[in-house]
Amino acid sequence: MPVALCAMSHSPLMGRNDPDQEVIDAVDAAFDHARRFIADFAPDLIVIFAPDHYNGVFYDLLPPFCIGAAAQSVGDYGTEAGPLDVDRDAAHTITREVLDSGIDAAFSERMHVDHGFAQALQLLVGSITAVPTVPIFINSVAEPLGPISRVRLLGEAVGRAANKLGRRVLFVGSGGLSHDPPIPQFTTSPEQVRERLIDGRNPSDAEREVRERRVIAAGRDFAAGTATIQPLNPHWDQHLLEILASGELEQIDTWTNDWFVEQAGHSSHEVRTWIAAYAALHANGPYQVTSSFYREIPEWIAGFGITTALTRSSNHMK
Ligand SMILES: O=C(O)CCc1cccc(O)c1O
Ligand SMILES: [Fe+2]
Repeated sequence: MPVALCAMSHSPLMGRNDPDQEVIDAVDAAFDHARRFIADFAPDLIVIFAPDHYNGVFYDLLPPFCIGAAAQSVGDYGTEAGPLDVDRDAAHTITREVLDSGIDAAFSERMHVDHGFAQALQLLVGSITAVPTVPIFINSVAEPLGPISRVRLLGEAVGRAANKLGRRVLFVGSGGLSHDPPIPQFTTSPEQVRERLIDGRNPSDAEREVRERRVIAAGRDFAAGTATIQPLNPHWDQHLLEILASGELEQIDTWTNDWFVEQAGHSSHEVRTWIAAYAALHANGPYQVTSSFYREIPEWIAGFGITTALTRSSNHMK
């Protein structure tokens, strides 16, 4: 069965701290294209790789990866809240293949997810329940992180599992590219922030509001050139997009986590979700990137990319 991919940046600052209309129009056109690509492909299952931003996964128990057989969206930044339409059988099949491959992913019967999952699903297919989904969390913010090669191997195992399912599977990666939004880090945070990073589920509306306003203000300052956060790195972003398009994903195995941060900011680890999605596609055969959009958008604190890809065999089978 054919498989396809859409990898995209997310940013909850979209619609809250907007760039020039010309940029918004270009992004809208790229999303329109991605939505048409997905509608043409007509997936009957979405496997989405996304990070969490201390809304669903915390330091009380922090897995590098987690596959959800059921999942709840927390509804941060006004994203859709409530249960995702998770395909439990597909989640079990994928988890078995991943574990059999020697990748020790965690497994959840009630995974809590945030805008990393919800915004992507809403933008690409309209809602968190539009298409049966298997959500796969990839830790991309909470250090320590394992080597990037493990992310590629996770993606490959998921890709093999998808192949066995015999369904029209769309792999989605949500996050990145270069960016450094003000997400607290455990080692440099004061005690009460640490407590929230350890066990911060179900914040009050007021607590959530304070956090979100801080990030929105950072976006404003960043666009005005007065923020202290790390600059975007469009050269690094383009380089990564070229490697992903080449299919030579092992090249990324040599990149250290420190180098990701130096080059492209702490949240550049979110490109783990793209690497996993591309590796999953790659496990189904040689592929071709069919569209690639990129803009640096400081207002959204994002090197903002949207790419679509198909395996070559999917191209014929359409
Ligand atoms: O509030 C947060 O925790 C971070 C929000 C956020 C902002 C810009 C780009 C992102 O990828 C992102 O997730
Ligand atoms: Fe993010």
